[in-house]
Amino acid sequence: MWWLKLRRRWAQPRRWAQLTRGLQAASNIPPRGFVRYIHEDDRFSTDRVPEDVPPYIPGQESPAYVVRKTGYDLLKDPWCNKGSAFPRSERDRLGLRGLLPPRSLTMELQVARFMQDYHHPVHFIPPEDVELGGVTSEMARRWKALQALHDRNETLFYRVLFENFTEMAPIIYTPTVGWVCLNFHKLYRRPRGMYFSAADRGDMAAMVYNWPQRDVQAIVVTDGSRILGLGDLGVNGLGIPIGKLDLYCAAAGFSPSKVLPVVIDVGTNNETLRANPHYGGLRCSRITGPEYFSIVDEFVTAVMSRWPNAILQFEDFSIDHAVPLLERYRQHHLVFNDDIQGTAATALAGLYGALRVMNMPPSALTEQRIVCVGAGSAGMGVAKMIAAGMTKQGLSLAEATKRFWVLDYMGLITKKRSDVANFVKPFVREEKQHEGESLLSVIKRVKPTILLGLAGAGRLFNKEVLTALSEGCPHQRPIIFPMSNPTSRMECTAEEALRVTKGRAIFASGSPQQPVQMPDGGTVAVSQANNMYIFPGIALGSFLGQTRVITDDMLMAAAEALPKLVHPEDLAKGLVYPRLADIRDISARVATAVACAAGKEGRLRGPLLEKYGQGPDAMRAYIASRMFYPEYSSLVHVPPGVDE
Ligand SMILES: NC(=O)C1=CN([C@@H]2O[C@H](COP(=O)(O)OP(=O)(O)OC[C@H]3O[C@@H](n4cnc5c(N)ncnc54)[C@H](O)[C@@H]3O)[C@@H](O)[C@H]2O)C=CC1
Ligand SMILES: CC(=O)C(=O)O
Ligand SMILES: [Mg+2]
Repeated sequence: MWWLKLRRRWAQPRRWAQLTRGLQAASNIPPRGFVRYIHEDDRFSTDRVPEDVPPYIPGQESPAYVVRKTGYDLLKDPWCNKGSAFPRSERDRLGLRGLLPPRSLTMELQVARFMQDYHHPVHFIPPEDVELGGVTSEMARRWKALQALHDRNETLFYRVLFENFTEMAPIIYTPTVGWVCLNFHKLYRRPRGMYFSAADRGDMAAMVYNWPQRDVQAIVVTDGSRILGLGDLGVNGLGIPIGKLDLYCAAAGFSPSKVLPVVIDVGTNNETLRANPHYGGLRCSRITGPEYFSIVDEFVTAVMSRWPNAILQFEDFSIDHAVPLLERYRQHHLVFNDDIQGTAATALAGLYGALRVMNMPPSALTEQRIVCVGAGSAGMGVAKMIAAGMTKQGLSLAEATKRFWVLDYMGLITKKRSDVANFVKPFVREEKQHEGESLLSVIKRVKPTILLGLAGAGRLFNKEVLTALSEGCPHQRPIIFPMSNPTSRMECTAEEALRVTKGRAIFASGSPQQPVQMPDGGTVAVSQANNMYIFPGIALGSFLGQTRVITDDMLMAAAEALPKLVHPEDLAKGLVYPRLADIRDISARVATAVACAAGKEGRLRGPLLEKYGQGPDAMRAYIASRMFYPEYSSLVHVPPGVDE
């Protein structure tokens, strides 16, 4: 029926948005609240100013103009752009909703922000902060230089990043990205990504059409509530999805035009930030409970309805929401939580790598005693995955969980506690008399072989702790993974771990560390235990395979694939992860493992399903062929030889 087709066609919010904007532009009727409209071309040519436009007098209300550009095009036009000062009425009518931080700033504030940076550059970090933050003025300056390149020429930015990945990962990602998020309100220059706020309820399905790309393949979303180990940073947390998606493009070959960083703004409990006049998010405390979930539901429905095939990565959500959100969507949508699942696969891969360093088989995992400091989303995700690894090696789940001692900010978690979260329960210790025991005491009593740090609370692995660990572990090299980020939140540095254990430690940290000079004159290289080894490959394999969901077996396949990629000569040096310079090959191989596991479960669709029948090599070749490589493409048709 023709009318049914028509109704379906216009039932989409995008069509309505187009229709209303089209009618408005065509009729040239000033919407209410606007002073007057003239054509944008007339703004600076006095001879073309219509007679009814009064001369401009400073301080008086200036005339309004009709602009033909909308959305991103408008924001990129220096004549018309007002950045974060666009008022709500203009954001509504010009397709800008979601493209700017939710709060409109005044021009006076914009001037003040510029002048502040002009006189005291944001990237100047006082030397006393350097040691704590692990980010130097030079790293911040480099970040700014890379962002400026990203804004001018995306293809060149990614080519530079590809060719210098090892050097630049600490600049676009941890630890520098932590400093970026802390200072996002001062650094904000150009829009990147989308903002969905509590004030947008009811409009999100239409707002997604303000994003200029029809085809989005990957979305990374945060609500800014737990940014690295830096806590609640509100909309400033958008720096993390931006950094993660830079890795999607550089490491996994997603096309930069097909990724979307997002922050959901439900307020912030960070009062200092809220009080800052330059802060761009809602100035209210965080919404929680059913209202919070309904906002996230609306966002997920909106993005999934416009981009039904996209993969959605949840990033840096605080523990109260991270687990419930994952459980809410993972059965029906192509989603994963990087902090819970990506980190877990990374840690297990690192432990398999450490066993390889000691010439031990994977089954030796079952003999390890593991102390995990931090019982949050990352810590418990890691513990659950290692326990799953132990069950694959023959232990029962009950036996596996007995090999863990988990501590949170109150110390060892035992059955004495009544208010333990469900995801911690399997790891609660029976020995009630040791409730709340300190880390040092647990280490002396338990004599662990593996010490994991996922508390985000700084230097918890002090000299006494490291000495006790080393002394209690004489028959095997102690494995020490302080995985918290950024550098200021790490549990110990590589130098501290290696010096105290006299070079015996097998060490890997969440943020990068320089090689350590040992007293004997030797240099020890150190690994980085960061989920960047895993999440790009998980996303790539599941997106290309259109697996609809991401299962535990797919994550396990990623964890098992990674340690096989460590070069034998690097194992000899005690390195447990592969070389970052090989990140594209690593991501392609992790993606292949993920897709193979999905194939075994009958979840593959599309061309990868066809390749599945031909084996892993054919699958990897297909995956590699689909990875973006930054090269200039022709923008006009030019006959061969003309430009030579
Ligand atoms: N290396 C990597 O790839 C990743 C690292 N992380 C890092 O892990 C850290 C924790 O992240 P989440 O688990 O998501 O945070 P979370 O907030 O969910 O959990 C933190 C846990 O640490 C505990 N804790 C806090 N202070 C403590 C103290 N003084 N002693 C012992 N325990 C303490 C808390 O009680 C809580 O159980 C962050 O720093 C984050 O950057 C997270 C994901 C990936
Ligand atoms: C690496 C990461 O995802 C984190 O620290 O939260
Ligand atoms: Mg994270």
